[in-house]
Amino acid sequence: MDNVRALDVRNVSAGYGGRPIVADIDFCVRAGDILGLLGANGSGKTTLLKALTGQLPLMTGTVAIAGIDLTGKPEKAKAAFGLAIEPGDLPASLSGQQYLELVASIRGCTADAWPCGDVMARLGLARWLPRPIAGYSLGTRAKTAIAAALLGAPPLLIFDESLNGLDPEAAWEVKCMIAELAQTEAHAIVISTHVVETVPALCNRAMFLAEGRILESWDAAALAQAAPTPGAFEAHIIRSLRDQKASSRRRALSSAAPA
Ligand SMILES: Nc1ncnc2c1ncn2[C@@H]1O[C@H](COP(=O)(O)OP(=O)(O)OP(=O)(O)O)[C@@H](O)[C@H]1O
Repeated sequence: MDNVRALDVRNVSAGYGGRPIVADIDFCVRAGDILGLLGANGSGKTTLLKALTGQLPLMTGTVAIAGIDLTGKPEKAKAAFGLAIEPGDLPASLSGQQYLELVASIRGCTADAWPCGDVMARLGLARWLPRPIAGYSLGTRAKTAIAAALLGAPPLLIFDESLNGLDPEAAWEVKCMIAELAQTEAHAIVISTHVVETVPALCNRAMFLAEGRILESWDAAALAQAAPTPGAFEAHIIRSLRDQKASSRRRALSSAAPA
């Protein structure tokens, strides 16, 4: 893929029961980008990722994946991304192998068509594959979801807090794989995380969501500037989270105050 927009998001709002949770979302990621998505609990990260992957209908705006409009051509657009589903959503009655084969059959590839070497060996998953997912630990489920997302080497990869529950070695491997994939310039990666320091260490772009809106975003240069020393970016994000909490508290108090 040339340096095309792997994900193009224009004026998106989405939510539940007719109530928008995320709004005015505008950004794009190109092949080679690793975008880190940050925000407090409930800020709308998962809702946004659901909207971008067609799991939630858009209330406004457009999403294009590898140039394919998600609303106009949903099946074709969905074939262009790999999403590591929540570990708890894996089909418990299938074995890991059966699940990978199912995903591979949907993607039209073999169950070992990974773009970054032998993912089973890298994640230490091989011995688990014949066993039912029901007996997997959280981390083993997370690894299975990541391995499935990579099948068929989609141009866009989306990881929603996928590093949660991974042991340090597996988390390191996944971060290495993400960096290798970005380096090929054939893939773009979006990763949401609460591990703030992962962002300057791994990503070349970042976005901070607050109350469903993009409060701050960084390109590579801004991210390097925001993280001049270890811990500096984390300190900045903690300050933003605290400011954000204080201003919502002030808004709540002023709307509760008698006129
Ligand atoms: N299915 C749903 N129906 C109604 N509201 C929902 C639903 N799922 C999430 N929400 C609400 O949307 C808001 C954003 O939730 P979301 O899960 O997107 O946040 P998040 O940033 O991913 O949070 P976390 O960091 O805790 O995973 C929250 O107020 C949440 O209660």
